Amino acid sequence: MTSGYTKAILALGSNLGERNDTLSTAVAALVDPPEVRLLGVSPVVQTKAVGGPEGQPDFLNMVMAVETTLTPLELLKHCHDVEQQHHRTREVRWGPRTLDVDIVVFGDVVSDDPILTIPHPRAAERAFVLYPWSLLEPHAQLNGRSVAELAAVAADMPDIRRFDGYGDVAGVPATGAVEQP
Ligand SMILES: Nc1ncnc2c1ncn2[C@@H]1O[C@H](COP(=O)(O)OP(=O)(O)OP(=O)(O)O)[C@@H](O)[C@H]1O
Ligand SMILES: Nc1nc2c(c(=O)[nH]1)N=C(CO)CN2
Repeated sequence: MTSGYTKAILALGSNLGERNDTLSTAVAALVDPPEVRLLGVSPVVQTKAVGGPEGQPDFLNMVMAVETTLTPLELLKHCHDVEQQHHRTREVRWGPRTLDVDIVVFGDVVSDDPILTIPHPRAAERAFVLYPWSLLEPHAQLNGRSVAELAAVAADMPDIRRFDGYGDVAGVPATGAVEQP
């Protein structure tokens, strides 16, 4: 890591609209400012919605590692700005969304501020965060525990699939990869 830069892990999710395009453009927007540099991205996984209203479309989830000279609150504002570029609305808690960007960890910062709680208070029980993170960084730790081991015991782990794209056999989308309106 370069002096003055702090490494952070961001978790991205989308379950409305063109989910994969949204993640692609969000990654680009998140590292667009010179203050944020890309270190790596995880594979994209397809996940069942955890919490919120019944019958939501499946999510695409991924994590990315960045290094930044922004403060944690500046990075949160930047994440919210990128969500807004994708017309993110907040109507129902854990409801469907075009784009969600959460800060999972920020260096070794620990904060219990409700505006920005770090590490993210629910990340350690969410396979939709832990599993892609473990694919990007197999030896990562969260709260002193192996991210891969936390993923393995998370309740939503059995519902996670590696995203297999949209398929291009005779233009027919692959099973489970059909875009939701
Ligand atoms: N680590 C964090 N990352 C992102 N937002 C956070 C974090 N800690 C606290 N927040 C606050 O949570 C608020 C609600 O965020 P958001 O609407 O994205 O919640 P959510 O994604 O529906 O649910 P969850 O917080 O369980 O992921 C944000 O406005 C932000 O101030
Ligand atoms: N599968 C999945 N479920 C969720 C997600 C998400 O990104 N993926 N985000 C939530 C709130 O951040 C609540 N539930």
